Amino acid sequence: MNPLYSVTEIRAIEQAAAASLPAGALMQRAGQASANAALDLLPIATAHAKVLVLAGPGDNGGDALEAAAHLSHAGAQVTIIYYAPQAASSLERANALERARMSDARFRSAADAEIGSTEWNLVIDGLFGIGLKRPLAGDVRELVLAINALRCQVLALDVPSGLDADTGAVVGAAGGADGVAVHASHTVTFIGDKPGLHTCDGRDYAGLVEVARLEIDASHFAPVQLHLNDVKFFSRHLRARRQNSHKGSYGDVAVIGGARGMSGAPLLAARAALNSGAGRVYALFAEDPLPCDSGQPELMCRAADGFDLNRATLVIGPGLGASDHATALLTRAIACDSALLADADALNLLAADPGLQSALAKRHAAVVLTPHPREAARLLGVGSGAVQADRVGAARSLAARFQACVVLKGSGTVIAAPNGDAVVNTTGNPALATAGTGDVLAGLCGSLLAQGWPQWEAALAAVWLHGMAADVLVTDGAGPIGLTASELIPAIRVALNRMVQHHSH
Ligand SMILES: NC(=O)C1=CN([C@@H]2O[C@H](COP(=O)(O)OP(=O)(O)OC[C@H]3O[C@@H](n4cnc5c(N)ncnc54)[C@H](OP(=O)(O)O)[C@@H]3O)[C@@H](O)[C@H]2O)[C@H](O)CC1
Ligand SMILES: [K+]
Repeated sequence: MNPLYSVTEIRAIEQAAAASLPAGALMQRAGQASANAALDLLPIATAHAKVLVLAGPGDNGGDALEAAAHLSHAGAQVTIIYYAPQAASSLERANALERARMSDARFRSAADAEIGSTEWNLVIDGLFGIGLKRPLAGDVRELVLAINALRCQVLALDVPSGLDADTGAVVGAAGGADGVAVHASHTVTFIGDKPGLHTCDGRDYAGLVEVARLEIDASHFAPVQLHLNDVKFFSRHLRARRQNSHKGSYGDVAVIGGARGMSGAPLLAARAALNSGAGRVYALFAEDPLPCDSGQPELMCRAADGFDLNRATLVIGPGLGASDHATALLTRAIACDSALLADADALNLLAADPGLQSALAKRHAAVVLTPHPREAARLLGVGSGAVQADRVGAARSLAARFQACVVLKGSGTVIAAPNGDAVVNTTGNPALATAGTGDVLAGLCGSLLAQGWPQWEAALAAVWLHGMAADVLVTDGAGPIGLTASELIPAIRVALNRMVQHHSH
């Protein structure tokens, strides 16, 4: 089910597979897979197709040279820019170079290839793959900038050059700030999928990803703890409702937040919880409780003080503020036996209070934390850059430290479990980068917990649905610019019901 492999794991599979294959077999297979992926992107009449192939000094370049030869034999007009400061340093690379030279492909320097003045049908990026070791600099940086200025499709081989295959960060001297990477519209990645293609900058640079296993035997693929999110992971909880049921069958959620002047956040979370199927939802205010939410009168608005927190699944944090009263409420919430989701201000209070941290880690009932990178950074005591530089690692360390399920939000949200299992989410888009969407996610996840979903599946499904709802709204033209968190709520309800209908017979 959609495993994601680290560079180290890929190297091990590569080595094991190559041991029982003729020298160069994997490179030739990668070249063939690259050519096939390229042909899928070219006009039917390849004879008039203009393809620019960038070949680097290593095996990624070898793959590109093999692909160039295949495409030339398929009739495409192929131009190769071979960026190899020194001669091909392995037999398989030399053979790939020879095959390219024997074809009708033309070798050109970057200066003579007329990059900006040719109507290319496709550029193939075979500069660097998993062997990237440092930021792109000098003339290869200039070459990548020239490629990124083109309007045609770009097929990256294995990894867009300049992107870290493990973390999805653009490799740059100052944490990616000045790094460059190839903006690919498509990536064909070899042997196994890689987390860096789906999180951090990965989704922006890799485009549509396909995996070419290179016919490597399944026995070489050790089980991994990192996967792409998939409905299959939680579909068994998508159950149709029994006729003989009542609101008590679907659990109670209590959203705790709403410090003075911040009553919108808990209402968004509470509305999301109600519209995702919780039987009863309370909006508990730290201060000045609203008498009622006129936009959703079904919600029961109360003062947080005096409410028995053991009687509902808790979602604490939306608009909670940082007062001593807020800390007292968080302390009570951690001490009770209900399932608990902590978001937003609750995470900041947690970051500042080691006593609360150890109390949280000792909890027996379910705990889900939903930090964005800055909140995660505070909890880890590092900068946001360090979190973004290794999102999977950051989510895993928080999950282990707090013995909780952690949802590290952002492009390619990462969900991590205390045992090291982690999932990179595939749905969602920049429409979610607007106020209140985090509150909606917290309410949605709390609602699934209240309805009896285990914490792991509740987090996977909530993140998936939250992103899917945004994707559907953007497809309908309601975003990404200007989509509001409130609009997500009915869209989540539709997506959830559609999934239940599809999976429950
Ligand atoms: N090995 C196999 O069986 C297969 C490999 N596959 C393909 O191979 C690449 C990985 O190949 P590798 O040679 O390890 O690394 P790269 O091709 O990614 O990098 C090549 C060399 O580039 C130099 N380098 C690294 N970063 C930079 C940079 N920023 N600027 C300039 N040069 C750079 C580096 O050499 P140095 O000595 O200069 O450091 C690298 O050695 C993999 O991605 C696949 O495409 C296929 O899976 C087929 C089977
Ligand atoms: K590449």
